[in-house]
Amino acid sequence: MTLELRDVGWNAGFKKIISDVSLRVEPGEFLGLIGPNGSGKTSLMSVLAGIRAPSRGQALLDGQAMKKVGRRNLARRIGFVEQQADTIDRITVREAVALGRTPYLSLLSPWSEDDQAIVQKALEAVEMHLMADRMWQTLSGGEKQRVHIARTLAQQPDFLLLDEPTNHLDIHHQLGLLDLVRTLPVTVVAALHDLNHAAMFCDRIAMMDRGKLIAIGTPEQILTSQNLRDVFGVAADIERDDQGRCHIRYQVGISGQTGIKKDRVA
Ligand SMILES: Nc1ncnc2c1ncn2[C@@H]1O[C@H](COP(=O)(O)OP(=O)(O)OP(=O)(O)O)[C@@H](O)[C@H]1O
Repeated sequence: MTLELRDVGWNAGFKKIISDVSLRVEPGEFLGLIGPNGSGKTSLMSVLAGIRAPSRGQALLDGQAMKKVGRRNLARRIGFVEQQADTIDRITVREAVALGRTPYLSLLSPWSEDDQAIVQKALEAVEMHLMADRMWQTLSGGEKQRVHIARTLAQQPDFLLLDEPTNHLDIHHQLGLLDLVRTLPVTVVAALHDLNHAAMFCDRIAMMDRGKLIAIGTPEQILTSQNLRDVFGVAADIERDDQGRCHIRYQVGISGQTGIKKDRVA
């Protein structure tokens, strides 16, 4: 069970958005993807999910080019929760989550009690089971986000790709969600803006800057004061707890040390 990019680049028209990315997602790991706004995280996730074909290089699922895997198989293997996904369909929460079972349904394999149970379990996992009969359009941003995640859980993928999954969520549901996906028997790749969450939950962190993957390693290797200054333009001290896990303490208002780097404002 491997997901791999080899020398991947992706262009939007003539514009190079990501380049020279080589990355192997290890089975069972929680890989965090970090980087400033516009550094290419979403673009990279879309290539990993098989939604965008690389302009250069190869995207491989179990060693096979993704374009050869086929939509239905890809949907059984890879679940992708995109940013700001929405629907105008008039459906209930339960129906929205049931869409996750689509790749498994066919004339020979119609909707069953098993599908029903999987949907119920997914709703419970994100604490949305009590709102299962509500209409999608009436949900808050955070509730919609939890339903998206439940739909992807119902898909029972081997790889769970999450693009800023904690957007819109209150702190209880942010921590609950990251803890949940960490304990699931899946391989997770998540683009995260909260670097302390990345430190708490990720086995490894991949750091993007201006379309390139500039470093990959354990949280302790990647979340250094120097990387935070060079890549994010912020000053921070890194503290370590008894188990060696790091915690970032940002510095603000210290002359000459904080603020957005000038070349990022342009
Ligand atoms: N279809 C497109 N056409 C033109 N430019 C694009 C397209 N898609 C992405 N970009 C540009 O590519 C760069 C990377 O975008 P991407 O969404 O991958 O970054 P990101 O790291 O996910 O950003 P954020 O943290 O703000 O969500 C940005 O400058 C964006 O404007």
